Amino acid sequence: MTNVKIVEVGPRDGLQNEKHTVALATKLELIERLAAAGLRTIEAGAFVSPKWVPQMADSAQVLAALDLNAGIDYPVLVPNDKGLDAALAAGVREIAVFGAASEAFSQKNINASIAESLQRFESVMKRALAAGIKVRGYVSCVLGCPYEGDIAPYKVAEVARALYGMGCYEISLGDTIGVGTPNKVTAMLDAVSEVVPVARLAGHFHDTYGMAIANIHTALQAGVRTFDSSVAGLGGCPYAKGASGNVATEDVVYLLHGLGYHTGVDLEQLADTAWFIAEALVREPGSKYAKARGLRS
Ligand SMILES: CC(C)(COP(=O)([O-])OP(=O)([O-])OC[C@H]1O[C@@H](n2cnc3c(N)ncnc32)[C@H](O)[C@@H]1OP(=O)([O-])[O-])[C@@H](O)C(=O)NCCC(=O)NCCSC(=O)C[C@@](C)(O)CC(=O)[O-]
Repeated sequence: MTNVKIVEVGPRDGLQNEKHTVALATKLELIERLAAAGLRTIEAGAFVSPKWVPQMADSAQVLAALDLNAGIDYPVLVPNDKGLDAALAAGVREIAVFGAASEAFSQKNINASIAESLQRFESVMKRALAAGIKVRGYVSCVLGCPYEGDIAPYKVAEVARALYGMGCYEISLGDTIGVGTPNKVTAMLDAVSEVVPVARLAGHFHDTYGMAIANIHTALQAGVRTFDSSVAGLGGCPYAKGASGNVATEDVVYLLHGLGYHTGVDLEQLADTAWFIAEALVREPGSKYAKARGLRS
């Protein structure tokens, strides 16, 4: 059976966009449960400005409580050298820099143009790689932007090529506001895979219009074998009213197992975890799978 890698981003991308800020102990129990369910890459936090994203302000405490030698990767987001200093002090082994294919989104998200952001990342990456830290690169707004609308595939390819050229081992392509549809996914992947090998690409789909599973299926057919997702479909997007979170990990695992792929994830334990975090956030899980299965104690 072919393997598909899942990068669980619920504790970071999910929780950064939830209305309720969860307690440190709840975050840690969430991460522990995700690891017990078989997830081997769990994005654990972000060393960004706490004024911009208060939900990630406890990232150093999260990292301090995790066993970083347990065979699980716990990447964190880093936007600049200051963030890298904090990540190095926390002992992280992997970071992710995050850029965008849209100028307007780049300004709103990290207060920098695309060119300025790439300059910042170059400095971060040189230091990180010299310290033996793996670096992943995100490109946001690959299928549309809340400010600029449609984004041309060549713009995504330009940013992806720059990040890959700096030494990112993988480029995660983010449909940040979940507006993509399968034909757009194909056109975007056609352009990006001309400059970055498809084996080095990951799909990161939000599910605002219910298209994420269809888009993942399309990306699988194009050869992508790594996908980001959030347990319980946690999250939203502060820049797009009504936007929902990442595609739910349970729904992705259900799709992948149904197609005969191996993920290493125990779907029942994952669904229990979805209910655990949904209850902590006083809401239902955002996944079809967890809702259809129901809460089991
Ligand atoms: C990048 C900055 C910091 C620029 O923000 P800025 O205001 O331009 O930064 P600055 O360098 O002028 O510094 C201003 C203040 O921030 C502090 N500061 C500066 N850097 C840091 C840092 N690393 N950690 C902690 N503090 C920091 C700095 O020390 C100073 O503090 P003050 O003197 O005012 O007290 C800011 O815009 C920021 O933190 N943005 C992060 C936004 C963010 O996290 N967005 C969500 C993640 S991206 C995403 O979710 C998309 C993704 C990845 O999932 C894929 C997809 O779906 O598309």
